[in-house]
Amino acid sequence: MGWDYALVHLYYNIPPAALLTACYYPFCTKLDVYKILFLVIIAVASTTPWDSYLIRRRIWTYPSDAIVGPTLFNIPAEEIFFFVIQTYNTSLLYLLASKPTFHSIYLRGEKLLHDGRRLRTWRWIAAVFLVAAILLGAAMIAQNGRGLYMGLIIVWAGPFILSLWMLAYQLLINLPASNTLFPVLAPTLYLWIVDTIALRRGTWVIQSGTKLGWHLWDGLDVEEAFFFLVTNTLIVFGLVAFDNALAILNTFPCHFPAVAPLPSPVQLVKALLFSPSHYQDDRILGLQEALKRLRKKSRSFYLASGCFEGRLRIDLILLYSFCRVADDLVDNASSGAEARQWIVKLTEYLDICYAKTAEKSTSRDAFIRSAFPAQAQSALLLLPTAYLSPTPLYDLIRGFETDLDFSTGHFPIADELKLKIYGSRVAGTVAELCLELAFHHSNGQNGQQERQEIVQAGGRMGIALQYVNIARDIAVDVKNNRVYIPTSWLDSKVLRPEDVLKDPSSLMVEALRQRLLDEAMDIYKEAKGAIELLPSQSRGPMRVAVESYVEIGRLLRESGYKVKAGRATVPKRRRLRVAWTALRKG
Ligand SMILES: CC(C)=CCC/C(C)=C/CC/C(C)=C/CC/C(C)=C/[C@@H]1[C@@H](COP(=O)(O)OP(=O)(O)O)[C@]1(C)CC/C=C(\C)CC/C=C(\C)CCC=C(C)C
Repeated sequence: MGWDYALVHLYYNIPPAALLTACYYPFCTKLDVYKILFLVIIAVASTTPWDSYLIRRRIWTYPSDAIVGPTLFNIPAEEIFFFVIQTYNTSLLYLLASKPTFHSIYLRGEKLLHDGRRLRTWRWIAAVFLVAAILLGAAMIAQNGRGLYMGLIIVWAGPFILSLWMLAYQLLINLPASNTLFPVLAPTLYLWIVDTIALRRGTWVIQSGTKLGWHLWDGLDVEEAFFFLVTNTLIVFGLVAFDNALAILNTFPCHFPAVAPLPSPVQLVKALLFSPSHYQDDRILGLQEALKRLRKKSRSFYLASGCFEGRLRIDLILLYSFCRVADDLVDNASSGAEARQWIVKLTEYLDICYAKTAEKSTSRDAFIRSAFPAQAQSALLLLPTAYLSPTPLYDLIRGFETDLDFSTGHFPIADELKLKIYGSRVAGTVAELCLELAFHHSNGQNGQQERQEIVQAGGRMGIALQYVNIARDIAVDVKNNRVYIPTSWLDSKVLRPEDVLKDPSSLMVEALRQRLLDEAMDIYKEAKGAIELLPSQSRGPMRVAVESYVEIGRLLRESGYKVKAGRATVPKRRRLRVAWTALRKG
């Protein structure tokens, strides 16, 4: 009996596990735990018979003074623990690296011709290569000589890798390298170093007659190096396949109407076997456009969107895209008359969406295509109006009408009440819509009364965020001849809106900015408690959405903040810290 192998875990495998757990635990969801457990069970179940065979054939051995003693099918307990901890560590690294990834946009249907064809070509090239490798591995085993250990690794891992590749090739090819290569290579390199130390110490020994005798570097047999590369590849391929299945289930509600929060292995496999010829390419393209819009226009909500999961995340991104497109159509119009036309068209669009006629979907699509510019169409086509109520959407459009008043040379925000009404229309409504989506995707965890209370608090939170938005954008709004600071507040400083237009950075305007922020913070503090009543899966992410926007307000109260395109911006690290802290509170 000895402690050598156990100490390898204590010194080299447990510390990274602890570090990764500490980094990831605020982001960790039930689905993540399910994924890790799933992978750990498969890893232990698939490796145990193979490893047991290797030990019984004495291809590798463990000196009795290096292990504690208990074994399972001849495998030391420490080795079983290694299967678990390696899977755990690599999985956590993958989950951390892929947290912001929106997997739906990496799917490709067969109508996306060029991309689809490229992917299918690579799928078959890699498949032929893998089959050839497996045959070579079988030949090495048959020779029963120096290639035996390498052959056994290839023949054991090859079929798993081949199957996962055939099922999840789309994401494996399309995902960024930070989601695939990085979580394979980083732990592989680390384990190569640990393995070199263990082999040099004699914690485990590889028989010389069944290995090639080649070394990657002094003390590291090529088989060992290959083993760690292959096992990390298996773990990451397994996780990508899981995410690929989830993306298919979540992206196409018309093919998969109900998806369990923790889909069964059968449902996951069915999704992976679902033919790409049935994918809705327009939806995939629309989601790509929506995400691009979100990433470009709002750092705060982009970050927050990564904390939501599944269909709620998809719908929030689509909602953002609709709000952004509608706001931009009105804001970027070349004249007041054109802006008014967009408001009429947006209202007509809502009329059609909420009309109670059977042929509404065809007339809606035809109307969108004829009335709106090409780049705005997908946002309107994909808005999930089936489960969003019309009132907040109509109110949002009414809120944009207030902005039009500025084009008449009039300053519509006469007093604080007008500001509140404006905030409620352009942002309180957005909060209500976000909350409707959260309720819709959470299987009725809140009663009717509680929902109403949450929506009211959400409406107030929307107003608080709008105040932050106005406080941030005083100088930007001035460029469009807009002053949202209530005229009554300006009166108290003996200022007129025209004075703000002339000098938006005067000390008096700065004082009013701080007053607006004070109001925002008061409303925020009063409303934020309601977030804790939300369904569990949206509570933390909603906190992130709110906190990352409120952080802009906190930044505006400090001196020397960074300004980009005339707007104060929260540095990336600080935004990440805010998100991490907001999630940890849950
Ligand atoms: C996570 C995620 C993807 C969320 C999506 C949120 C969403 C749908 C936002 C829509 C934003 C938008 C473009 C609205 C049009 C009107 C407008 C401009 C509103 C202002 C937003 C600022 O967005 P952005 O920075 O992109 O715009 P500018 O570049 O400044 O033009 C607003 C400040 C409103 C934002 C308000 C909310 C998102 C509501 C937040 C409240 C909740 C989520 C409810 C919290 C719950 C409780 C119970 C308190």
